[in-house]
Amino acid sequence: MTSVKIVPAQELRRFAEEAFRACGAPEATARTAAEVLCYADENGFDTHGVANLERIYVARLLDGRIDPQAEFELTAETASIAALDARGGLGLAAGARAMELAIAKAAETGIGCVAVRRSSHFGSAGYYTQQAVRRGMIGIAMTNLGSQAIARPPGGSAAMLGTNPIAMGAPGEGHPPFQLDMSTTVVATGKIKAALRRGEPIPEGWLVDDEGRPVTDPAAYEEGRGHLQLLGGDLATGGAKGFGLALMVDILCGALSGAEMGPHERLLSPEGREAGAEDANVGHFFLAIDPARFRPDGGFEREMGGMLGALLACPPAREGGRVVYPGFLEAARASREQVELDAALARQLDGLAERLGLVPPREPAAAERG
Ligand SMILES: NC(=O)c1ccc[n+]([C@@H]2O[C@H](COP(=O)([O-])OP(=O)(O)OC[C@H]3O[C@@H](n4cnc5c(N)ncnc54)[C@H](O)[C@@H]3O)[C@@H](O)[C@H]2O)c1
Ligand SMILES: O=C(O)C[C@H](O)C(=O)O
Repeated sequence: MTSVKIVPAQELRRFAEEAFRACGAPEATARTAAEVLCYADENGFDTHGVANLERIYVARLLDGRIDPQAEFELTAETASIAALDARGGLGLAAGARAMELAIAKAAETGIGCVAVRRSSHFGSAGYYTQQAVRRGMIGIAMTNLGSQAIARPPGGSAAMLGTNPIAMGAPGEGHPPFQLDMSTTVVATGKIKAALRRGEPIPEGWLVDDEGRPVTDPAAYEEGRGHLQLLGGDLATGGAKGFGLALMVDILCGALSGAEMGPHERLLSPEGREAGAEDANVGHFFLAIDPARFRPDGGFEREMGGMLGALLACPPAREGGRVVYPGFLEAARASREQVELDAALARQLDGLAERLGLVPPREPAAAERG
């Protein structure tokens, strides 16, 4: 990434919060949404941070597809589970609220599980798992994207699933937490869009055409000539496992909550795809587990710490290399508290600031002057 603008993390959050407010979100909702969105930039998941502010959130808040003032409603609740209806509101805020609820239930009973329906794009799944990790708990978070159909089942010629991400976080003594945060497709769409912006081909294995042949032209994705591959790709290379994981996400986020599910027969025809508006009635799934209830002697964190330390000590295959585990690099980045915006993104945010009448994200010296 060519870095042309470095902004303090706080300044980026200030801008995002003001943008959500300018689109009608109440103060608390805007603050939470900005924090969740910018978590992605602060942790190196730049495909899911402010790069989506205008394209996904501002666009849908302003055209009515997302209701900035939606009041979330609990539709079922026991000591350890809850179902939340986000009533068409911001997934970024609904997700944070749902995980808070799961954590509160886990603090009481050892486990808390919350399924959410009628939500919208919730950004990086890892934000929610670190909510649990900060309280010493294990967190799991997933989302589907309603009836989005951009990934093909291995061996099929039609796209029927979304990028269905899964995140899991767990604390470990003496080391940054384990934080797995991944789409169940080989890549998230943001990486294809970035290659298109840079005018570069994409590697074989990301997209295939209707006959399953590799596609390396990133434009093919938006033009409907390339379907995303699920993790593992073809059946011969383990594709059934990525397929199964993506379906697991649809089952827990869709069928369990009452949200839309990707795999749907009507998606097999262009008219059917048109009728099933993607990214409407998005579902999420959150789980918080308190390890202290299983092992009151602190054994979980101790053994996690031992495992993470052992992995870091693994001798590298190549000189100068290093083995790290999911979450390690993000923790190192987050402590820098500064975010790098590439030229195209900085320009995009300047344009959005002008459109909404806001001060764009400022570089450190200007931000300090206020
Ligand atoms: N809201 C949505 O609908 C949606 C859909 C898809 C993806 N996403 C989000 O997109 C973001 C990016 O997803 P992605 O699949 O492109 O992630 P990615 O490929 O960048 O990273 C996936 C995982 O690999 C780990 N990792 C990366 N380099 C590593 C290394 N050298 N050693 C060990 N582990 C390493 C990361 O810690 C991460 O847990 C995530 O935050 C995800 O939640 C959201
Ligand atoms: O961008 C999308 O529509 C889906 C998801 O957030 C992704 O990047 O794959």
